[in-house]
Amino acid sequence: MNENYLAFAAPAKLNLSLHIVGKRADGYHLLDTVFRFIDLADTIELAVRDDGEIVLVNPLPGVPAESDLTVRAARLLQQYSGSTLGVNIRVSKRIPMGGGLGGGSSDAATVLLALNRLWQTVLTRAQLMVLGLQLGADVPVFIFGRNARATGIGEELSEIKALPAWYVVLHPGVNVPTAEVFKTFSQKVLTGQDEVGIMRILKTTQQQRNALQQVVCEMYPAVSEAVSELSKYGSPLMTGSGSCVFLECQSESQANRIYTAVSARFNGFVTRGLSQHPLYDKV
Ligand SMILES: C[C@@](CO)(OP(=O)(O)O)[C@H](O)COP(=O)(O)OP(=O)(O)OC[C@H]1O[C@@H](n2ccc(N)nc2=O)[C@H](O)[C@@H]1O
Ligand SMILES: Nc1ncnc2c1ncn2[C@@H]1O[C@H](COP(=O)(O)OP(=O)(O)O)[C@@H](O)[C@H]1O
Repeated sequence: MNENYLAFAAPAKLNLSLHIVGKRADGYHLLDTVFRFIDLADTIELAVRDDGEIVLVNPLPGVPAESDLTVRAARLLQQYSGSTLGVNIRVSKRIPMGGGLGGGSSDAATVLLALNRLWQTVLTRAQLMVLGLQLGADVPVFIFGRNARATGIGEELSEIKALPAWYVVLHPGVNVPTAEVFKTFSQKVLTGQDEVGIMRILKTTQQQRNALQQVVCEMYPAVSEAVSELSKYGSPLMTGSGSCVFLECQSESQANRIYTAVSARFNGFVTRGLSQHPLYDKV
């Protein structure tokens, strides 16, 4: 067996805005959102095996290996491509889980991108994005590799140019279940079905930069407290379905000053916005 591990980055994302414009008959919500990659990344190490086995060497606490998105991604690519190769996977987690930073989805995308090269399965980026969507609505953008506006459930992507920016990100210490947040949102905000079976959203939510933020703040007071704290310095926003809350800053020094002021009460970090995914052009 080849025990030579190769390391690949899996960056986090922020949703710079998140509007919900409808709900499909299958329960998935139609979004209009802007994704930005940030300079915080998990590391995925991969060592190809010739016996076809897919092995997660260090499962995450609370996540059975078979449910881990890295293992599911490898298995999906193996089934789709018919490759007889396997892989050992090691994951070094830095992205907080359930924080709306897309860590699991990014890990899955990095496994698809990297194994496509290591196993020489030669799928196109577009094919990998279609495969990735089976694992989660957030996966395609990490394969797309550019900061992007996303519609549909997150799979219709168009590149956006993002200006240099720094972000103070606070983690309110809660792990928010995405499905439950969408369900609560639906119950509170959706209107009746239209002629093609798509539920429409009350107009009032369109003025909010993140349509899910109010629901999450009501469910998790710690998120609301993080929003209030950062509101002293500007206009913060929750990312995705939460729980993390961020504030955009013009410079690293401004971001560090604000983080220093709030860090006695909140965990978090300062991070830079990326102009593209670190693996774009590399795998
Ligand atoms: C809300 C967003 C915004 O970027 O991010 P996160 O906060 O999770 O990072 C994403 O749309 C999340 O994408 P992802 O985390 O991949 O979600 P999935 O695993 O596909 O879906 C989990 C569950 O959330 C609900 N869901 C998800 C996406 C969507 N557009 N509509 C939904 O209703 C569904 O109930 C689904 O079963
Ligand atoms: N490799 C992985 N990294 C993180 N979470 C994973 C992974 N594989 C499966 N999961 C599951 O996905 C859930 C959501 O994880 P994550 O992507 O970090 O959050 P979010 O969807 O809020 O951005 C976790 O709570 C965990 O149960």
